[in-house]
Amino acid sequence: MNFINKLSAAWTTNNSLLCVGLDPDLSRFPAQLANEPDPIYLFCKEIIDATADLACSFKPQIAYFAALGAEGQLERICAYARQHYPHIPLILDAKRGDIGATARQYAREAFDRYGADAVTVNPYMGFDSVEPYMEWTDRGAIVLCRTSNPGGSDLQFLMADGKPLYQHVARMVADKWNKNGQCALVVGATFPEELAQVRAIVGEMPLLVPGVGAQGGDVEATVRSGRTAGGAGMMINSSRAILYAAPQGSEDFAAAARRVATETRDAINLYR
Ligand SMILES: O=c1ccn([C@@H]2O[C@H](COP(=O)(O)O)[C@@H](O)[C@H]2O)c(=O)[nH]1
Repeated sequence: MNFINKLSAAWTTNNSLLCVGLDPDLSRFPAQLANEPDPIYLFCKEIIDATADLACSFKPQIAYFAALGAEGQLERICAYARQHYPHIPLILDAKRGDIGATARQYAREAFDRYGADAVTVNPYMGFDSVEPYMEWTDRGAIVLCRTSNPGGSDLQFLMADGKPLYQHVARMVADKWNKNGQCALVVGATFPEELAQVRAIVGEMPLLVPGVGAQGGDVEATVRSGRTAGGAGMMINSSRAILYAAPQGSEDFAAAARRVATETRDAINLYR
């Protein structure tokens, strides 16, 4: 099953548009993991087990693993998710962007090494920097469009031919790059008006929408702006608000994560 079909099935099976982000930060880990040899793996495994029936996707952020030389634990957590929850799409958040030859290696890293269903990519270097990901015909390329951070406006809001740059990205991906229906876009929940603009441009294309939870994006505005006619079309990501829902040092981190993931999933569903 390809990425888009898998995502559609997960929306339905779990009745969820929630993407659970895996951003493991050792300084916020519960005390009982302190002496474990592979704390990152164990932490993420517990979170995955606690939220798998509530999520339409999991999104490990590679920086949190690579910064600690913990790519081996990322490999294992991806293998665990694929083995135990093969119906939940796995998105590697790596925001890659480079010339084609190098992009081909990044694609191997995402899809072969980690077995991801989709990877986030940067459009700044143009189509030939994204095309190598499309050679993996059953996988997805999720292109940065209107990111959730305030500084995203520095470039993404620059006007070109009367329209902000992010709208050109949305139009270009929808009309030209998405030849085999493998593309999705990143649009921040912190900018609901722009989210609505992107939805109007791209039709049914899936959107990865970070920015609810720790970044303060409004769930109602996000869902109303980004949903498709069928009440789906989005992976609304929350990472820190779910991962660190428990008070620091608490042993109940997985239960607390499940509680917040449930609340977030249900809040999203109110407005679909
Ligand atoms: O525009 C973007 C693109 C990616 N992200 C990533 O999503 C999560 C958000 O984490 P929270 O803890 O829910 O804020 C994180 O991995 C970012 O790298 C984003 O925030 N905005």
